[in-house]
Amino acid sequence: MSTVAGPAATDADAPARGALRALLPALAAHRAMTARTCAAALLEQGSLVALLTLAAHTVGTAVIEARAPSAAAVTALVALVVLRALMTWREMDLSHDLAYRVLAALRVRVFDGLARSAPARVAGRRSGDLAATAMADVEALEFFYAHTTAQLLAAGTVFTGGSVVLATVEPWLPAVVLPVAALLAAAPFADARARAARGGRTRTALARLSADTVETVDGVRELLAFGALAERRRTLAERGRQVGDAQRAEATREAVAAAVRDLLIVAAVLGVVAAAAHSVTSGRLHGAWAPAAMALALSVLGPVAESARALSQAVALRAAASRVDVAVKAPALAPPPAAPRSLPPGPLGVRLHRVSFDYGGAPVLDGVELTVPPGRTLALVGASGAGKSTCAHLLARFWDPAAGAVQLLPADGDPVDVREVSDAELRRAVTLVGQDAPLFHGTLAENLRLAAPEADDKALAEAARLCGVDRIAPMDTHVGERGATLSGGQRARIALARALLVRPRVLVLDESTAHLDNTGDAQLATALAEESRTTIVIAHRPATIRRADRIAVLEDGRIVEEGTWEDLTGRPESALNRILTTTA
Ligand SMILES: Nc1ncnc2c1ncn2[C@@H]1O[C@H](COP(=O)(O)OP(=O)(O)OP(=O)(O)O)[C@@H](O)[C@H]1O
Repeated sequence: MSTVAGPAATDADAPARGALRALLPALAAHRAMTARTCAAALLEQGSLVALLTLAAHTVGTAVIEARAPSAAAVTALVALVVLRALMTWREMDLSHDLAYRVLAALRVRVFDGLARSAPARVAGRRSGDLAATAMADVEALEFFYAHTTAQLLAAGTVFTGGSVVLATVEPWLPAVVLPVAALLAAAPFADARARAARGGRTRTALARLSADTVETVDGVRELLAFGALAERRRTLAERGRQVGDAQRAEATREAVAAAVRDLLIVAAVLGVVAAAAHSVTSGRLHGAWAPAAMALALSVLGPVAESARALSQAVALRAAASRVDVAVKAPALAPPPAAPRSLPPGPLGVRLHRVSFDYGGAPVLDGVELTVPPGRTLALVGASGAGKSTCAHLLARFWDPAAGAVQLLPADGDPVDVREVSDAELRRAVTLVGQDAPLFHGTLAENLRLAAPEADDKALAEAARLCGVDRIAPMDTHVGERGATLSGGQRARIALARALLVRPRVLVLDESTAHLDNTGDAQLATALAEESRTTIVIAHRPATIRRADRIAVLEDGRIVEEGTWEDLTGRPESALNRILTTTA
């Protein structure tokens, strides 16, 4: 029996009804191109209708009246063939160009949404799932932008125009064609909910396959080490099967819908033939015009049938549209201030003032009170899971506390709440180096410049020298994806050098030197020490903790003791001693 959860119905499977409509405003930025695409679609569809009608009329006249086609008719036919060919190319070219431009902008908006809501959103979802939204879901919408909007408008116009002409020739013909067109147009909406839900199941299954694949690639070494690759292979095979099942369910229903559309067209052909025959025998329509009238009646139905097929497919994309819409409209977790305050120059201390925080469950921080004066170093110590990294993330304003305030303390002047500072100014003032600060595909120099693109070669060389990066490899060395070609300690040195390039006034080091040996840790501490910089070090290693001016111990969501190394280790019953003993 399979242990892999299948693509059961979820919220994503029941996408919002207006999800496709929400995609339309993206076209507003490309109004001229949208108009050109509509015009090309109109000419493409209109030229085919005119071509078929004229060809049928030419043949009808030749057969019934036994006369050769006029030079004007032949010229017009050739011109229509050329126009149709040109417009087919032009319409495809324009509609795809338009779609790719819209998708390129949409991808940026999805990433903007992720950035706005990161890291909570990223932490709460699997990276493969996010990648599926950013890539596969956006990609799927190509069909909507390239094959539905302009074509639907053109089909409506061509059908209306053709019906008006038909009505003047023989009112019975539009009376046959109109109900068929109405049924064709209504068909995609008849089971829109079920169709959207089937599309949703496919998107969910694809996202799960993507999430599992990304996780497998990321963790392939651990899977190998634990001999868990075979099980993982089974999981991926099961995920693939679920995608196949979901896609097959869609294809089966689409085949039924296509058969219904064909039946309607056949009924229309029979109806049109019967109506035309009746009109000719009753003397209302000249025999030579009958083929042209029938060709016109049936050819205006062609774009309607094609639009119905496109609409069916588009409805199935509602889930993709929903997922993209949610990503694009993701709210900012740390909203920018309405009227940002400037930070005064000079050293900055930090203060967590009665800070409480939770991730949606039990409180992680419960009234934390902590002050680090400008230029001092504080070691934040606590058991695993005590909330140290959470404090670091609040300082970097990845999110805001539920209660209390995170403040920056100028040497002179009032404290400044980080919520009042613009994002750009806060990033320049406070730099966080995380536990596993990732490196990016590129050279050593590119990775260092990530934080300060404007840094000159001298500053780069100085930061590299201070952190021992110059001893790792030349600056133009490629580090591989996520710094795969480097050791953990080397990656840590690069992450620290990158932070130093920003010249932050507050530096938060969250287990940043844990991968280094004791000598490396001590060397880096000396390199990082700068009188005017305030440093908060989160560490488990006694030697690292000891170097700090003061130590604060976090326990049960509060600071339970604070003092110097000598103070705290001098008391046998201190929380610090307890932690050092348990982690030794
Ligand atoms: N994104 C998140 N969503 C939900 N819970 C989280 C999240 N991040 C952390 N937590 C929880 O919050 C608590 C504090 O985590 P935090 O990472 O701050 O601890 P820590 O003291 O830094 O631990 P460690 O020393 O092991 O790094 C833990 O119970 C953890 O499970």
